Amino acid sequence: MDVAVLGATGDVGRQVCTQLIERRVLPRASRLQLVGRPGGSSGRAVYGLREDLVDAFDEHAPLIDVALSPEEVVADVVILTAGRTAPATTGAPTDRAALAADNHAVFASYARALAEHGSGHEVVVVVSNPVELGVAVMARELGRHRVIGMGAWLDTLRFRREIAVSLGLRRHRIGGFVAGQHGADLVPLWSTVRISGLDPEERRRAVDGLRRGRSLAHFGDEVARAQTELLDRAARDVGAAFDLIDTWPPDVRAVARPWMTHQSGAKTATGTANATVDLVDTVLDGREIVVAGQLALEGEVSLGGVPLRGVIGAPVVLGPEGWTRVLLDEPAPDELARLTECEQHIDAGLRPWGLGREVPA
Ligand SMILES: NC(=O)c1ccc[n+]([C@@H]2O[C@H](COP(=O)([O-])OP(=O)(O)OC[C@H]3O[C@@H](n4cnc5c(N)ncnc54)[C@H](O)[C@@H]3O)[C@@H](O)[C@H]2O)c1
Repeated sequence: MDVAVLGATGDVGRQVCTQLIERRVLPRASRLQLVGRPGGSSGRAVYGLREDLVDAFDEHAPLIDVALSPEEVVADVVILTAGRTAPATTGAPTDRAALAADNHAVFASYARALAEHGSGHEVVVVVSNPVELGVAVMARELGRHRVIGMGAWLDTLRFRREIAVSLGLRRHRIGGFVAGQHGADLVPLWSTVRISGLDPEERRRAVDGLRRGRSLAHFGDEVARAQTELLDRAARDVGAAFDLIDTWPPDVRAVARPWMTHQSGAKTATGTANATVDLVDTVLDGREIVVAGQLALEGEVSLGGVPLRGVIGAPVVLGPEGWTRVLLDEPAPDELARLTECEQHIDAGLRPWGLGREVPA
């Protein structure tokens, strides 16, 4: 099985390549295609990146080659990490509309080329932001089931980790999913949380304790307040900003910690690549596994009786041919309300590109 990484020399792309090899997700006989763009600095750096990867992993590296145009991309799994990111400096705004304006052309160029020159079977994992726009653009050209955004899986891993930290456990003992929009508009599905070793009553008590009597009714305000407080604190002392995050409940931490990590200048490339490689591993593995991802839906699930048509993050079964079953059957009332709001935000972001739900595809 072959994998192509679009934007391979970027911070996330490079980490994805490294982890694909280091975690032995790609066997020696497979091929890793590093994709840059001609004329840009990545068009030169992809050649150097290939040498660096072989230098590090010669014993078990797959075949590594280079491509410099969308038409040359050939792979079973295509990972989209190309495009601009929000500035990684304290106080810099995360303007999703501006990011969309810059990255739409990148998404569209690869979507068109894959539709025209691809095998018709590639599975595309979208990492670049806005991940919902990337999914919508790719899904329109390639078919919905072959395209998954990894933001909801990354948010899910972050949510599980924060719950684990609060309970003094390791992350692998926590189940549960995050849905909605990637980033500050995520929807923590507390109703799906499972803690290994606890029966339902013990779990209910543990979750109630973690939630501190809050529902999701004011979650958006809590996140906005958290970001304001962090900016204020980080202007004086970034370490103190991270200490402040530790005092908040797990769902707020799941948004605030990566946000502050990006703002600190460190960015979140390692965690992002880890979640991405998880999804690639699942696709290449041949089995069907429940993950979470941004999906272009056409009424597979309903929110409050209204069939959902549009892109949203949700728990889903992922396998070798892409995603199949969406598992968003019985959200709690506060989850349903936030999912509905979030779905409207995503739709508003897609409308300028003719990808909103009132425009026939
Ligand atoms: N979904 C998530 O959870 C998540 C998390 C972190 C970052 N991201 C997103 O991933 C993307 C990459 O982030 P990064 O930190 O690696 O950015 P980066 O600036 O370090 O790298 C982006 C790379 O894309 C390349 N590029 C741009 N246009 C290209 C094109 N047409 N073809 C090939 N390469 C092209 C650039 O040369 C650069 O090497 C951003 O959109 C960022 O917002 C998503």
